[in-house]
Amino acid sequence: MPAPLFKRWVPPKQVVKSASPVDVVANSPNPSRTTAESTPVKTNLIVDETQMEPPKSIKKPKKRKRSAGANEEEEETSKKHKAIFSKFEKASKLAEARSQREEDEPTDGAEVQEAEELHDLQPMPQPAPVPEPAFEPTFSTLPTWLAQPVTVDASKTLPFTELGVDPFYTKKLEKQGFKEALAVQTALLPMLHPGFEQHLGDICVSAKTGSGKTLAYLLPIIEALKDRAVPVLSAIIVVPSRQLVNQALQVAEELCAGTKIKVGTALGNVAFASEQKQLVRLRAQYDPTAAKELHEKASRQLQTGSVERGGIFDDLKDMPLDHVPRYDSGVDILICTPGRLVEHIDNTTGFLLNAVRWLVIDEADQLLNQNFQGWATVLMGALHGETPVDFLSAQERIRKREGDANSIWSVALPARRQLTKVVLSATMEKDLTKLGTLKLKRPKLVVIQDEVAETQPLDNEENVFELPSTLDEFAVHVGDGSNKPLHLLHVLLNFVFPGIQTDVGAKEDNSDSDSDSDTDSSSEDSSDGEKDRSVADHISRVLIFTKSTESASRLSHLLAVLEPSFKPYLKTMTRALTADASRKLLKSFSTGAVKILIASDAASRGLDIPSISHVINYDIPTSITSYVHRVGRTARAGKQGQAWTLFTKTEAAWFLKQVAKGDSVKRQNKKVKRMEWKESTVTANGKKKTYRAALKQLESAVTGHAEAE
Ligand SMILES: Nc1ncnc2c1ncn2[C@@H]1O[C@H](COP(=O)(O)OP(=O)(O)OP(=O)(O)O)[C@@H](O)[C@H]1O
Repeated sequence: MPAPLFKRWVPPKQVVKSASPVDVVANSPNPSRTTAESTPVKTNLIVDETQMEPPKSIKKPKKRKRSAGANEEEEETSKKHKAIFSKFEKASKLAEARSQREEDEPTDGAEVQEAEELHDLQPMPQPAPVPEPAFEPTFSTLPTWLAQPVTVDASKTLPFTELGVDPFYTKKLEKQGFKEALAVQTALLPMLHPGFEQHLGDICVSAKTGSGKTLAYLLPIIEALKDRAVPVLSAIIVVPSRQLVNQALQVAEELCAGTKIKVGTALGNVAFASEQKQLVRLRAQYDPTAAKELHEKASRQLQTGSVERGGIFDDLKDMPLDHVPRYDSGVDILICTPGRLVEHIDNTTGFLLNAVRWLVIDEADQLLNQNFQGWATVLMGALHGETPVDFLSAQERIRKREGDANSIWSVALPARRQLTKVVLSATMEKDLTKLGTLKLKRPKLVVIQDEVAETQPLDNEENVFELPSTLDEFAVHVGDGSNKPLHLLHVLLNFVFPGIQTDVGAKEDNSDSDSDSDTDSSSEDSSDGEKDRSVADHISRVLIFTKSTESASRLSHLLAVLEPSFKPYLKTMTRALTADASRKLLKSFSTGAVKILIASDAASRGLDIPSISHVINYDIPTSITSYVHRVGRTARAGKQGQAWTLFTKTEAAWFLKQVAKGDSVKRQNKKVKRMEWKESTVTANGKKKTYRAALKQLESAVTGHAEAE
């Protein structure tokens, strides 16, 4: 029943003359509630003080005689009160009648339920949720050029002739076996060639490993410089390692053969002074006015003591009368590592970048992440900064003077150089802070991907990397990793060089009482009859990655002991190798004289050996990017390849979740295949014993070495 609107005031009927709590019959506000009236309710009655008898000790006030006027006043007051009371009683009766009516009125079910719910502890009924439309961002935190790249189908190929490539070069390419331009080349060549499709701005390229990026940027540059007679530094190609400098140099030299284009390198493999001589040629130019100015400047600097050692004033000393030093470039194209480039910018007098028309940054994500010596900032300063007047050619001086004076003659001068930056990687990151250091102008991002139709969300800032479609991936759980070399051996013997005549355990088969080696000998034993091939008979070539060059050396030693037939074909690429030695090693690996190459991550980027059939991650890579580059050493330019990864119990979660099943790595309808075999399989046939012996040998070799030191 709903509560009455207000509590009715009832005038006191009876006064109980007692100071202590007493039992009283409660006065019900509702006369109809007989039960309440008849039930005595024990309550503490607070008695009206005015109606209580005063204590005897307190004197009663003396009664005053009432006057006739006072009586009249009292009567009037009592009349007023009565009127108020009667009005009040009427209103109370009306309210009661109304509430009674409401009670008696029939109500439908819904109302009853509602009333019930109001008095219950059940949650209040809520309105049905309004369906929210799926969030489709209409904005992006990325700039348009990054959020909406130009996508090119990875399977798109075109004859080089259709791309406007000069027949001089198409013939060369055909000789190398390159019949058609690969997707990245079909996209980049028109953008870099002069013509309608040329992009007058900078270009970022994201294309899979082994997709032909090197030729894509070198060919248009070399074509444009074809008729060059006198070298002018026109293109700088920055790559992260010496090996990659040599690799790009090889491609460039093949293309430049038969032209006067000069390709130079700066990678620190020769003395700095001889590199300087290769890059900059000093000559004396007869120019009495310039010579006078320069001598005056030199004497002023001598007075203030601010003459630079090895600078232009040093060269001035050796000049004949009225001659000034002039610096010509020794190369048209410079391929270099960033560190050495910075050294030349800082220390090579006359090494000027004011004529550079192409700046290529290959493996850009790695270079920008490592930004050693602040190379990008130094390079941008040299590229975009003003060239000191003393180093300008006569033509450049006129242009500068006319330009400064805003002369009409400046329009008659040759146009300013157009600088184009080409930034490439297989794992291009959409990191604006890093890309910002390159000061890109009107940039365009070109993405070569398998499924062009698959549009990425507008605000997708995640970096997604694609693997070659010709790559097959395998993963092997190696328990706690204590027998990892034996697992590797198992992969090599069964999947890379299957059926070879193994040396291991043959002599010890029966004598070996090792508990680990007496079970499950299924895999190798079953193929014993077919073991008639040697490593040399196989065309397979395997690149094994370890976490460091030290572990590469250790593994190399262990493998040679575990499987002696591998020894003549097994080599390690360490940091200790000179540039020449590592070039020779890579050559023998590509010819097949070496079949197993063990290396650290240093070899994971850009290395192009088309004949690598297998990559094995002996030590798990430290990032998804590293995985993509490591496995990208195989399955290059449309060839088949396999990538194997050995992972331990502790590495399983990261590898399986992030690499094998994560969204950051795109595989075309392919999955990483889990390969499983028992631990006893890899330790069988005395291999465990041989492994222990190999470990002991390694230990004594290391200790001996340490003692010798
Ligand atoms: N048009 C072509 N046809 C056939 N093969 C080609 C063509 N262009 C390049 N190649 C070959 O493709 C292979 C990979 O090229 P390249 O080294 O330039 O790849 P990449 O994209 O730079 O790879 P990575 O990102 O791993 O450095 C090379 O062996 C190269 O000779």
